[in-house]
Amino acid sequence: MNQSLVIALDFSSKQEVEQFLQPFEGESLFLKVGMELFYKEGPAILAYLNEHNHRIFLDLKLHDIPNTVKQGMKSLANYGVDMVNVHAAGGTRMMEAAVEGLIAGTQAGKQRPLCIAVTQLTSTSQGMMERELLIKESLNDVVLHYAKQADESGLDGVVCSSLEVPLLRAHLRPSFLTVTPGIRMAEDSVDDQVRIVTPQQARENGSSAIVVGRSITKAKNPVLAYQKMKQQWEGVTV
Ligand SMILES: O=c1ccn([C@@H]2O[C@H](COP(=O)(O)O)[C@@H](O)[C@H]2O)c(=O)[nH]1
Repeated sequence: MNQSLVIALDFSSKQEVEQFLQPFEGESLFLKVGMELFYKEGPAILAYLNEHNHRIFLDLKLHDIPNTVKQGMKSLANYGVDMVNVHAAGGTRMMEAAVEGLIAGTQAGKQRPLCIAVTQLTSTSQGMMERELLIKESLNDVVLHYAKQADESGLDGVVCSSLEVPLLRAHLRPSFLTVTPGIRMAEDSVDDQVRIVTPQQARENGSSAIVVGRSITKAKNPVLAYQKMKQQWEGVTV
């Protein structure tokens, strides 16, 4: 997982995914399947990506009462994905239940998928959090609080902005995963993201993995965009 670049497959059909992956033929990638693709194509899309030897982050962000999340995770554990997630705002009992469900649903002798918790979405600003969510603490404090609760609940890490990673590194065990979307090259459009960094900043901040969608998927040359991102993320000088 460490130093992975995860490509967000935010497409509406398997056909679009096939078209996108075609020029990467033969390369094993770490791919994120989110709501748009999974709700359209269902588990078949995961089987397809598995057949092509890709690693999968299934980003469905479960957030419900503990029993419902537990049973949902029990089903997701069967899909051969590497990582799943929940919203930390569901609370510690819900996060514990997520891990229980994954363990219950994983076949004997196999490793359960990693489970991480979304702290605050990277599209959330301090102002929006205060006005709309009525959370008055600083974004850093909220992210740290949720991350500590995720750790205490037996999760493997969190989703946060890389901006918060140095703070989390100072307070949590070194193996605790920080998976960070909101990644843009300096010249890229920000879109709906708020807490963004470049791949180089993410590396310097100590992110475990970066998640990149539109900067690659909407690029004129996605393979080139991926390679540039990867080089900056890995600190390769060209
Ligand atoms: O806080 C979060 C949690 C998840 N995401 C997801 O990551 C990608 C980012 O896509 P971009 O096109 O690079 O903005 C997308 O699938 C989100 O659902 C996030 O951005 N922030």
